[in-house]
Amino acid sequence: MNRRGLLIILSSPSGAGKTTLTRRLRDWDPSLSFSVSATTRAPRPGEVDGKDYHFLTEAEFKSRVANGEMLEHAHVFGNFYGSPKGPVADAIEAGRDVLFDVDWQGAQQISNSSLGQHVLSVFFLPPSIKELHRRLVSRGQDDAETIHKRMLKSWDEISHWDGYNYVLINDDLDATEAKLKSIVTAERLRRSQQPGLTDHVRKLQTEFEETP
Ligand SMILES: Nc1nc2c(ncn2[C@@H]2O[C@H](COP(=O)(O)OP(=O)(O)O)[C@@H](O)[C@H]2O)c(=O)[nH]1
Ligand SMILES: Nc1ncnc2c1ncn2[C@@H]1O[C@H](COP(=O)(O)OP(=O)(O)O)[C@@H](O)[C@H]1O
Repeated sequence: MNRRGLLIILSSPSGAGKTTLTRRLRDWDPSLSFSVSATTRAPRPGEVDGKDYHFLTEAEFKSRVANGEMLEHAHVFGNFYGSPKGPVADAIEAGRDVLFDVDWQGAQQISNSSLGQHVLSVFFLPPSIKELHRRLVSRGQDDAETIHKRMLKSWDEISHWDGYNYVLINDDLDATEAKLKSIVTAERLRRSQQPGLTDHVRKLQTEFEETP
């Protein structure tokens, strides 16, 4: 049976570790399809167009939205971000699980869409606001003003934590990675077993009723 793909959504405030954990999950399971987002944000040092993001102008982004090419989209930190529909549909059709790194607005839109039943959403919390700031600075990818803006918006993202299926405090990275892998493994098992269980219970009921 063509197991329909899980839509694994990872969110966190900027700097809490979702990109790192997304990368580790993909290393663990190369069969995972990663939804490469479109964005109007400028590339960071080392980011590759088409791999990390599809870097678009605002006009290009808005025309893709107008053409119905986005599964979801949001305005985050003064830029547009969105998940192109095509690759997601292809991956689901192929029965592959799809990994998303999106904000709470994206998670909400996908969960409320017709694909909602396939969503597994995980939110990462930083151990402290101080540590969140330290990580943003140590990452060395954003200038001081950008870091300040992201810290100001961190509560807006954190405040949506309880809309997720699972919430992990990303303190020790290896421990968080292990928990995330356990969650994905258990959810895959639960959803693959589900369809067969109803038939099995019905068989048991028939056998029970036929037992003298
Ligand atoms: N809704 C939505 N949010 C996205 C998408 N791609 C990235 N984001 C979010 O946009 C925010 C900024 O992402 P980014 O600029 O890469 O910064 P980072 O959070 O520091 O990695 C993060 O909260 C991402 O989860 C997307 O396709 N859709
Ligand atoms: N548990 C952790 N402990 C210490 N540093 C971490 C941890 N998780 C991620 N980091 C580091 O924090 C910085 C931000 O992580 P990143 O994955 O870019 O966050 P996000 O994608 O949520 O913005 C990176 O330098 C990353 O290596």
